[in-house]
Amino acid sequence: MNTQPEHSRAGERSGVRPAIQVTAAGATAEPDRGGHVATGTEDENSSAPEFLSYPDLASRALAGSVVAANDELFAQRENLISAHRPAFDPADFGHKGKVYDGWETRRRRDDGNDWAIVRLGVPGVVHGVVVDTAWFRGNYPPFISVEAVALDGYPSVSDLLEADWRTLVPRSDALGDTPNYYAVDSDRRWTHVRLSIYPDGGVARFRVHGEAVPDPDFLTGTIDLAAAENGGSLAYASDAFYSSPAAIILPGRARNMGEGWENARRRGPGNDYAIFSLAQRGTIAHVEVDTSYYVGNAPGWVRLSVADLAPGADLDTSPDGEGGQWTDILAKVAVQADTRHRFLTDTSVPATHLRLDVYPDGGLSRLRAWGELSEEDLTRARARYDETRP
Ligand SMILES: NC(=O)NC(NC(N)=O)C(=O)[O-]
Repeated sequence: MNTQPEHSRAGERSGVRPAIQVTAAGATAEPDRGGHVATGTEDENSSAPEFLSYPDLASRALAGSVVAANDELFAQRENLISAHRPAFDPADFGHKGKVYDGWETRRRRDDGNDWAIVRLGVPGVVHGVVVDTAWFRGNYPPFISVEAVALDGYPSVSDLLEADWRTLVPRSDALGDTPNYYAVDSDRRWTHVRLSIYPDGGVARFRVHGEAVPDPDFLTGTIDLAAAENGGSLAYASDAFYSSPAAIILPGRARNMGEGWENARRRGPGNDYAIFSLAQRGTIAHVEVDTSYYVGNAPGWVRLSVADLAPGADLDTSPDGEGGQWTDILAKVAVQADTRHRFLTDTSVPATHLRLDVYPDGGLSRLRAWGELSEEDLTRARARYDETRP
């Protein structure tokens, strides 16, 4: 089975903004334009909605989990949040029927409906959800709805079942074998999301795209300012042909090349680069540039620079970055293949954005930007957390 996270518009060669982040969903059997991942119906879709630019807060890759479902006879609920694209083997049958890479309930013989509850890996403001029914053709749910709740700590399933759920997506139509997109208009921060299907059926993936708003009590001391779990996100990528740079700020280490950022071989002038919006404004003291698993396709050199932008200011995404926004914190330096590098930064300046240049192209499995928030920036993070409280 392909295990490449669905974090990219695989196949895009030129500037990707906003880049599809931790996820995109959907699947067909054909190889995609990008090559080594199963193709996605969702990310092949040129009319894909803007909210896909936000990270998938439900993804297993960001530590989400499916904490409960009322039924999962045909296919296990945990498949809903797998990072990789849904697979399908027409010959694969098990003791209970056709094997699907998704969540599938039995045929109902009453008037009820089925549901599954997802704990988001990071609490956040949800801007849209994807209910991807890839491969579910005669057994998809014709209607869905989505609700959310915000609970402190680590609630049990019974706590969740008794909680006061708020509607994010009212009961709406869904189609089979396709990513179904639903924009969400909410400025509150949620910890859990419930997908209801009517009356029953199968869903391959459930993606919950939004702005991570982590607890600021854990943004103290030295933290990874780029990390998605702290609220970092991809702002721009020059090339996400095989996979998106959004992957390199995910938690933990990559387990193979498919879990990092891989661009196409550059045949023209210039170099590839990615720009990240930092979790919070902060000062980076040292960085980790991990080329693990990139053996024949690591960059020859990398360079890191930062920008300190006021809220709402335009980000310079130009290839040369010579608009005066960027300050080098790591001058162009040679890197080795399949190596976890650590570098002290040359300059300590407050930053809201981090730019990674790779020369001339090449992949990385992880990028870490260790630094600290000033008291003032921490106060701002606390204010954001408070203002999004449901
Ligand atoms: N061919 C099927 O998919 N049938 C059934 N589902 C599974 N998983 O076997 C069904 O009733 O939906």
